[in-house]
Amino acid sequence: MFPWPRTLDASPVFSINQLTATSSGRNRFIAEFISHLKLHGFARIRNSGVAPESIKELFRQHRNFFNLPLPAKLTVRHPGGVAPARGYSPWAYEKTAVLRPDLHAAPGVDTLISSPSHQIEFSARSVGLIGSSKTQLLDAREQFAIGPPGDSSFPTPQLAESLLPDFNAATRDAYHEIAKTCSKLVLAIELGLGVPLGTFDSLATGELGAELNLNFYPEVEHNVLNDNNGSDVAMRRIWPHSDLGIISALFQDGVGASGLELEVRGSREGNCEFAPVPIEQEGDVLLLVSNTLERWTNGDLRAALHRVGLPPGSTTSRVPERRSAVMFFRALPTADIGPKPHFISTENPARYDHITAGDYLKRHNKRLY
Ligand SMILES: O=C(O)CCC(=O)C(=O)O
Ligand SMILES: [Fe+2]
Repeated sequence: MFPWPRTLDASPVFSINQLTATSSGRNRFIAEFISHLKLHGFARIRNSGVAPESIKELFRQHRNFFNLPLPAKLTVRHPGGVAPARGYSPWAYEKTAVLRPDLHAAPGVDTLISSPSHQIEFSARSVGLIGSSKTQLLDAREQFAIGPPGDSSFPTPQLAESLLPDFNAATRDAYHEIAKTCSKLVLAIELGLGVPLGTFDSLATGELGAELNLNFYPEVEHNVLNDNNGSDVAMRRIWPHSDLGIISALFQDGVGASGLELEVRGSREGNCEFAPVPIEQEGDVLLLVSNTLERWTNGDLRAALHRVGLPPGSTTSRVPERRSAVMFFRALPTADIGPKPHFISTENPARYDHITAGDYLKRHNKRLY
C-alpha cells in the first residue's frame, strides 16, 4: 500500500501487458492489481493497448473542436433530458454538484463529511455548500459526449465535415480502441475477483451503453473557482462524484498533475479527503471503479470518488485550461445491475436494489441536466 497521508503519486503504475506474462508473473500481477483496486478504487495503467499516437490524435481533435466558435459547437448540441448524453454540452450545462450534495464543504475546508458511495442514489441532503449561502453550484466545463458508433436509437450528432474534417471518424476510431482496452481491464478484474469470465464483460459493451466523453475546462480567472468572489454561484471544474458505469478509463492531455483529485481512503472515520493523481507518461490511463461494478460486487469493489480542482501549486491569477477524455464503460441498458449472487451471503446480504442500467442512467440524467 502506498504511503499515507495525502499523496497518491506514489501509487503503483500497472503495466497491463503483464496479463500475457508467464503464469506466475500474470498471477502476481492480477493479485496486486485487484488488491490495489479494492483498497483505493482506482489504478494507474500503462501499456493499455491504446496507442499513444491515438491519444495524441484524439486530443488534437479535442482541441480543434472546443476551439470552434460557440455557434458551430451548438450545431451538435446535446438536447438534455433523460436519454443518454450525445453531443455538445456548453459551459456549466451539466451539473455534477447534484450527485453528491453531502460532500460539499464550506469554502476553504477540505475535510469533508463522507457517506458510502453506494448512497449516491439515496442522498436527500439539500444542494448547497455546507455552512455557506451559495445558491447555485456549477461546473466550469464544456463537454462532448460520443455514444456507441452503432447506436441507432441514440445517435451521436455528426459535426459537419466543413467545420472539422475527420472529427467524426477520428473520435469513432478512438471510441473503438478505448472500448477494447476497457474490455481487457474488466477481464483482469474478473480474473482478480475469481468470478467466471464474462460475469461482467458479457453485459458490458463497447457497442451499446458505453460513452466517450471529451471534457474541456477553459482557462479561467482564479476567482471564478474561488468562493470568496461575492457571487451566489460556486463553481468547480467538476464537483466530487463517482461515475455510473462498470469502469471509467480516463486520459488526460499532457502529463503531471493538472487538477484531477481522487479520494484518499483510510482517513479518519467519517472524513473524506482528496489528493492529486498525476499522469506519469503520455498515454497512461487512470482506471476508476464505477458504480455498476460496486453494485455488482455488492461493495467488494467501491467506486472511486473524484473531482477536478485547481492544479497543485497554482498561484497565478489565471487557471490554465485542462482537457480530458473519459470512457464510461457501462453495462447494456437492459442489464440488471443489482448484486451478483457470487457476492451475496448470509454475512454479506445484498446492499443494492435491482434496477436496469438503462433506468439507472435515466434516474441519473434527470438530475444532471
Ligand atoms: O477531467 C477529468 O479528469 C475528470 C472528468 C470526470 O470525472 C468525468 O467526466 O466524469
Ligand atoms: Fe467522473
